[in-house]
Formats: sequence, structure tokens, C-alpha cells
Amino acid sequence: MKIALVGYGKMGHIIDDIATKKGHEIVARLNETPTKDNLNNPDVIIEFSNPEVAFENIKVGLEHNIPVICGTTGWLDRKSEIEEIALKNNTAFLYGSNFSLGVNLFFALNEKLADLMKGFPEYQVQLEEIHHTHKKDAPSGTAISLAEGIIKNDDRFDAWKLDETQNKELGIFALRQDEVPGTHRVSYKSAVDELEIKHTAFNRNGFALGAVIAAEWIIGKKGNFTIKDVLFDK
Ligand SMILES: NC(=O)C1=CN([C@@H]2O[C@H](COP(=O)(O)OP(=O)(O)OC[C@H]3O[C@@H](n4cnc5c(N)ncnc54)[C@H](OP(=O)(O)O)[C@@H]3O)[C@@H](O)[C@H]2O)C=CC1
Ligand SMILES: O=C(O)C1=N[C@H](C(=O)O)C[C@H](O)C1
Repeated sequence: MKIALVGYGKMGHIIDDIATKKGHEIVARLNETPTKDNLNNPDVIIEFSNPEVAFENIKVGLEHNIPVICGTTGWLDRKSEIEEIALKNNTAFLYGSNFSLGVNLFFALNEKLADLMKGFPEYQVQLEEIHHTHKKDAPSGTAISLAEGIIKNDDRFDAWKLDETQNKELGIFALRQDEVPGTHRVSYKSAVDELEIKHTAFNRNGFALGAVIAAEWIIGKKGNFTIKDVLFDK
């Protein structure tokens, strides 16, 4: 499979290593807006850049009828526009706020726990994420997905918000520490005890492997997908 890496930073480099070891060919490594020429005719684009440029990068890829796997977070207010562009160009788009298997299992556990805890109002839910100090967005895309999983299952909440909340908002706390690859914690605290679930990434390899597996999976498909489709719809 020929892969164009759009965004060749921390994630791009690890994806390069993993994809090459799996026998794929990297035909472009870009830290600039893709064009027909610099993409170099790939079968698929893997996009890990930054929130300001992701929309344009994905749009260019889809408009050249190339399927796009996107892991960039912090641009999702425009996701529905991208999904329309994918359909209009008869190609495929796949987004994951987090491509690691462990976090996707954690998402499922979080939803089950939220469903259980909604009947116990004496427990207050708290959602926290910790990432490295270079991260451009807050809260993390993963924390937003966790919040959405709680809101969907517990009608005490109807929206998420960073830091202080009011009414039915669920608070997310974002901490930045040195080189932490990504830690997410959901806790339910009462006056007498606390339950918590936590995912700790030791490095970025799980995210990168998930993105390569998603790229292998999307070849030949049309439409809009998420990493859940890849990992769980066997
Ligand atoms: N979904 C998931 O599983 C994961 C998602 N992420 C997300 O992926 C994104 C990238 O993370 P990470 O690799 O750590 O970030 P980095 O900052 O290390 O890499 C981003 C790269 O994008 C480049 N870039 C800048 N402008 C453009 C442009 N117009 N087009 C293409 N590339 C450009 C930057 O180049 P330069 O330095 O020259 O500006 C840089 O090399 C973030 O949004 C992060 O939140 C991260 C890990 C896992
Ligand atoms: O920026 C990062 O590093 C990460 N970003 C993703 C997010 O925002 O959730 C995924 C992972 O936690 C690492």
C-alpha cells in the first residue's frame, strides 16, 4: 500500500516506522498543505497535523478521491463538512480521536460505567486528561469522546465544558506535564469513597499502529467511518 503522511511530526515519524516494517511504501512525508503533485499518487493519506490546518489537508485529499485517515484533534466543529466532501467525491474518510486499542476498550468501559452510575446521584463524576506540554488543543480529543460517552448514557448531563461548569455541564480538567504521551481518568466520588477507571499510554506506538491498521482497512471502502468500525465490527 502506498501511504502519504500529511503531518510528519511526532506521530508521522512513528507511523512511518510501523508502516514501513509492515511492508508499506511511504510516498510522501509532508509538513505543508498537500497538493496533487506533492502527494505522489498514494492509495491512502494518514493525516496527523494540527487543529488549524487539518480541515484543509483532509479536504484536498478527498477532492483528489484519496481516502483519508485522520487523527488530528481540535478541528471537529467542521467534521460534518468533511463527511459531505467524502461522499460527494465517492471516497472514504475515517476519524479517531484515539487510534489505540486500549483507549477504544476504555471508551466501551466508560459507557458501561456511566450507564451503571446514572442511578447513583451521590457519586459526582470527574473527567481528567494529562498530556505533554507541546499539545495545542485542550481538552484532548480523547477526553471529549469520553465526555460524549458519559453524556449519551447519563441524562444528568447535556454538554461538556473545560474546567468550571454550571447546570447540566460535565467538567473536563486538562493538565499539561512534561512529556506525558496521554493519560485519561474518569472517577466517581461520593462522601465516603471513589471509583475510578484510567488509561495510561506508555508511548505513542499504540496510536500509530491503530492508524496504520485503519489505513489498511479503508482501501476499497466508500463513506464515513470511525476507528470503532475497524476495531470492533469484525
Ligand atoms: N488520534 C490519535 O490517536 C492521536 C492524535 N494525535 C493528534 O495528532 C496531531 C499531531 O500530533 P503530533 O504528531 O504529536 O504533533 P506534532 O506537532 O509533533 O506534528 C505535527 C506536524 O504537522 C506539521 N504541519 C504544520 N503545518 C502543516 C500543514 N499545513 N500540513 C501538514 N502538516 C503540517 C508540523 O510541521 P512543523 O513542525 O514544521 O510546523 C508537524 O511536523 C495532534 O492534533 C494530536 O492531538 C496525537 C496522537 C494520537
Ligand atoms: O496530542 C496528543 O499527543 C494526543 N492527542 C490525542 C487526543 O487529543 O486525545 C490522542 C492522545 O491522547 C495523544
